[in-house]
Amino acid sequence: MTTALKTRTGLALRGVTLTYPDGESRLTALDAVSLEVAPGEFVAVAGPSGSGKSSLLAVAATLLRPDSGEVLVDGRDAGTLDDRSRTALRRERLGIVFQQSNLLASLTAVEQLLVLESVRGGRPKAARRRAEELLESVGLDAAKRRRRPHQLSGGERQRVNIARALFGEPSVLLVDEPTSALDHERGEQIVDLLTRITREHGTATVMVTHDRALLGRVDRVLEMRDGRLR
Ligand SMILES: Nc1ncnc2c1ncn2[C@@H]1O[C@H](COP(=O)(O)OP(=O)(O)OP(=O)(O)O)[C@@H](O)[C@H]1O
Repeated sequence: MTTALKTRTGLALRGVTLTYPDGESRLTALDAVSLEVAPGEFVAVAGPSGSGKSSLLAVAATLLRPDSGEVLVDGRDAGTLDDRSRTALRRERLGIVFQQSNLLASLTAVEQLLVLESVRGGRPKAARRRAEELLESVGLDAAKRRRRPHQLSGGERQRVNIARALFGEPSVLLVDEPTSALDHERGEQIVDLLTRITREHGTATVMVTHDRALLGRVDRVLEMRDGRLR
C-alpha cells in the first residue's frame, strides 16, 4: 500500500493504563496516559529511569496491550483488533526503532531492508531501488550500503535502523533512545535526521530520550513521571 492511499491521522493514546505483575500486587507503569501526535509532528518523551517511557513506546507500538484505554493508529483502535490484524497494522503503519539494534550480523545494510520485502513478497527490483534511496537519504553512500553491521559505526548502524523502519512507509515512527550509544554531535545529527524525516515523510514521530540537550530540537517535549505524562 502506498502512503497516498493511507488515511493518516497519526497516533493517539487515550487514558492508557498499563500494569505489570509485582509480587502479590501490580505495578502501575502507565497511569491514564493520553497523547496525540499529528502527522508531521516530532514529539520527545523525557523523564527519569523507570518513569514508564519504554512502556509507553511498547503500548504505542501495539506490542503490549494496556489494561485499559485506547491506542489509535491512524484512527484504528488497536485494542479492538485480533492478533493478526494488529500485526498487519504494525507492519503497514508503524515504524519502530528500538534501543538495541537488531540488525542481522550477516546482512549488508541494503539487505537489512530487503529482507522485510522478501517476507512481504513485493517486487524485488523496485524494492532494491527504494532501499538504496532510503539509505542514501539517511546519509549512507553506495560503499557503506554494501557493508555489514560490524563494518559500520554506531551512528551509521542507527541510520540503517531508521531507514529500515521507514521502508514500510509508516504513519507513526517510534524511536527509543536513538542517541544513547553516540557522542553528543552524532546524537544531534540523528535527531536532525529524524526531524527531516518527520517533515518529508509526514510521520507522527515519538522519540524517547534521556539526553536533555536534544530536547530543543523537537516540536514538543513531554515529561514522564511515575507513569504520568505532562
Ligand atoms: N516486564 C516488566 N515486569 C515488571 N515490571 C516492569 C516490566 N517492565 C518495566 N517494569 C517496571 O515498570 C516501570 C516503568 O518501566 P519502563 O521501562 O517503562 O521505564 P523507562 O522510563 O523506560 O526506564 P529507563 O529510562 O530506565 O529505560 C519501572 O518501575 C519498571 O521497573
